[in-house]
Amino acid sequence: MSDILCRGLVRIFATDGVEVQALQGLDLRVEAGDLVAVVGASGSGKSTLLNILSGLDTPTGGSATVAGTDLATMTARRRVRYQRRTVGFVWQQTSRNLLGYLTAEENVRLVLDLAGGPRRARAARAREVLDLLGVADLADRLPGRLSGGQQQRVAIAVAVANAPRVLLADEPTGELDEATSVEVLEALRSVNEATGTTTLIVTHDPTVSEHVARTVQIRDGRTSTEVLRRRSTDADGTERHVAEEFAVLDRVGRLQLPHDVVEALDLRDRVRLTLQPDHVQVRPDRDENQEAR
Ligand SMILES: Nc1ncnc2c1ncn2[C@@H]1O[C@H](COP(=O)(O)OP(=O)(O)OP(=O)(O)O)[C@@H](O)[C@H]1O
Repeated sequence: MSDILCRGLVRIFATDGVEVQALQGLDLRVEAGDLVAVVGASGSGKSTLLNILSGLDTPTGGSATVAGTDLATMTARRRVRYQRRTVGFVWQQTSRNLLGYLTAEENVRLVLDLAGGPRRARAARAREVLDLLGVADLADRLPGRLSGGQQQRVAIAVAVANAPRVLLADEPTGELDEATSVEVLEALRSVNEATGTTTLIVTHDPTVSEHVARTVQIRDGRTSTEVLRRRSTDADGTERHVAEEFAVLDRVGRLQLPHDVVEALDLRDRVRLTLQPDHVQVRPDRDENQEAR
């Protein structure tokens, strides 16, 4: 079952008569329990996608469904419930994740208290998630007295406290150095493994693909390529990680060729397609007679 399903998602911003198509028919499917990274350059539409998935913005066209909730038609009341119960968020800036005047534990307690339930169970749950993120010993510290990586781990604890179906992380490593980024990505991965929470990480950092099994590239408001990593065992029993890049085909058969492929063959305007028994050939549209001359 898919926990995140976007079909032909369109978001157009109109300011002073100028239209910007931030999302241009984006397709994305994430199965329940999976961890997926969405990677793209600045301006590719990542934040726009995440704002829609988190219920902060609504699409201009197409559809977006998260854990069975249709985000385009959600009522204001349903939106509050969706944001409190169905999805958890981790943002890039600590100030957006944690209240600076509350300790790590109080930050977790706050979201649990808003959701209600027996008081004792809430206290136990707060300890449980801080423990899960390896920050139980920092429970009494204010965010200002935590390192960047520790702050993000507490932020993940806050985000998963109410056991959301889906965890959305927007540039969770954007303000961290390389070693700390790896630590936070590994924390997201271990929470995903331990709890089965469907997780979507949005980032401009292409090295994230080294840490997750599936990375989807977004370009000009559409998903363009995907990198899948899997473990493979050699004949001699050695285990290796194999990464393979795929182009993404949308529902009507459109394909975006990666930039390096287009440039390597100087493909422009039109290409020649030849259907082979088990593959399709794409060649430049050069006039062969002219070239022979
Ligand atoms: N509120 C808005 N009004 C007008 N244009 C917008 C608005 N939000 C985003 N855009 C435009 O939509 C496009 C996609 O923006 P978006 O912020 O989603 O990209 P991004 O991939 O998240 O980039 P970055 O990594 O720099 O945040 C950009 O051209 C941006 O200028």
